[in-house]
Amino acid sequence: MSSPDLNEVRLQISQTDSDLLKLLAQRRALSIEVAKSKLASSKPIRDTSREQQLLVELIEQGKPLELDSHYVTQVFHSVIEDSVLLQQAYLQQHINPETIANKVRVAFLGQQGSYSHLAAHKYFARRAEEVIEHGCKNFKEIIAKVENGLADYALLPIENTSSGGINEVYDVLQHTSLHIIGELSVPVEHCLLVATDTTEEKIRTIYSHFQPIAQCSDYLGMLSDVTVERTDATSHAFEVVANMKRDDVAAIGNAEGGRLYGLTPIRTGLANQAQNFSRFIVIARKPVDVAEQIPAKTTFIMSVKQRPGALVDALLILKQNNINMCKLESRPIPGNPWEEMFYVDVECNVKSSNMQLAMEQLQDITTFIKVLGCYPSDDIKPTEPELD
Ligand SMILES: O=C(O)C(=O)C[C@]1(C(=O)O)C=C[C@@H](O)C=C1
Repeated sequence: MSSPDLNEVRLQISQTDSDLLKLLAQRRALSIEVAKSKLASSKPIRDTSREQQLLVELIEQGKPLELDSHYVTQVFHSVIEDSVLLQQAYLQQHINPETIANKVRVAFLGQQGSYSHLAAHKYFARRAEEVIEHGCKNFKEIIAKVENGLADYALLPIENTSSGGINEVYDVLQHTSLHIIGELSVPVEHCLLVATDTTEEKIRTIYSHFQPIAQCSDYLGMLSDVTVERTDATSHAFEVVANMKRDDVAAIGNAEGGRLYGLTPIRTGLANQAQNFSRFIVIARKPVDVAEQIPAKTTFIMSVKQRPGALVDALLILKQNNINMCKLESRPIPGNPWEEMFYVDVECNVKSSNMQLAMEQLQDITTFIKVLGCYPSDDIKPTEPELD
């Protein structure tokens, strides 16, 4: 039997892949039609029973095609997640028409290839035609760019599943007049990247930003005779390693970003946690309204009186108003030793009646309270198909 011609098969694969792309684009266009219908009917974007029904049907249809149910589920989870986020973005632009733009100027940490750069592109891919990049050296510069009108939006990493909350960002949020208008979580896959044909054993200096260094502390702790050098951003580490072209230096960062600098990964999965995610917030000069059909989050900061139970009383107000708190962080208040500013994320639209009432009640028992923003939740939990 003659074996298939590799080039011929590859041509067919490429053709099939481009057919898949066309079908995906067709499905996305249908998602927008669904969003238009839901805008008119005020139905919620998410319909988990429809998702459930779709997944069960697709798994059934996949069986005679020898497509494994886990594979089908995985592919369609990502298709449906994209559909939900696309519809949310459509609705958001509809109720905030001033945010519709062909071009947006976005400030972020680092340059091309940094995690923030990749996150900025991911976030704005659904909202604008073109992103005009404003790479910055630090968080203060990022905030100043938007405050002074030199950029429309900024992206800031706020927390990571391995290293926790990013204190510097919490601190700049205390003093800014900007508002949180969005969030997104991105998987952060740290790799060891090199510029030459070298091996891990030869590496003596590793460059990276403070955050990846913290998130890969277990791996770095196992290395002996290796110096770790901090850079302003991972993109800066890529630049340094690419320029040095030495076989004893490496950068830690994202493989896709490193490729932009001609670097190749020689080891992957360096983070302490196998599931390493970073959550970013998107900030702008004006707050946005969140459509009722979209699950919203509100972030506010507050300080409470220095008396026993003051924080508990504040949290009880949330409970009494049936508001679910999904995050609580505290940071020192500069100039007020031992006083704390609390950062609270709740799963609630700031315009809802229970949230309005809770804010009124909180005003009475806090020494300071300010809403940093209300925005669509990016937490699209996948629906698991219930199979017999
Ligand atoms: O059918 C709908 O209501 C849609 O919004 C479309 C869709 C999908 O992409 O299939 C997306 C979100 C819903 O949770 C269910 C299904």
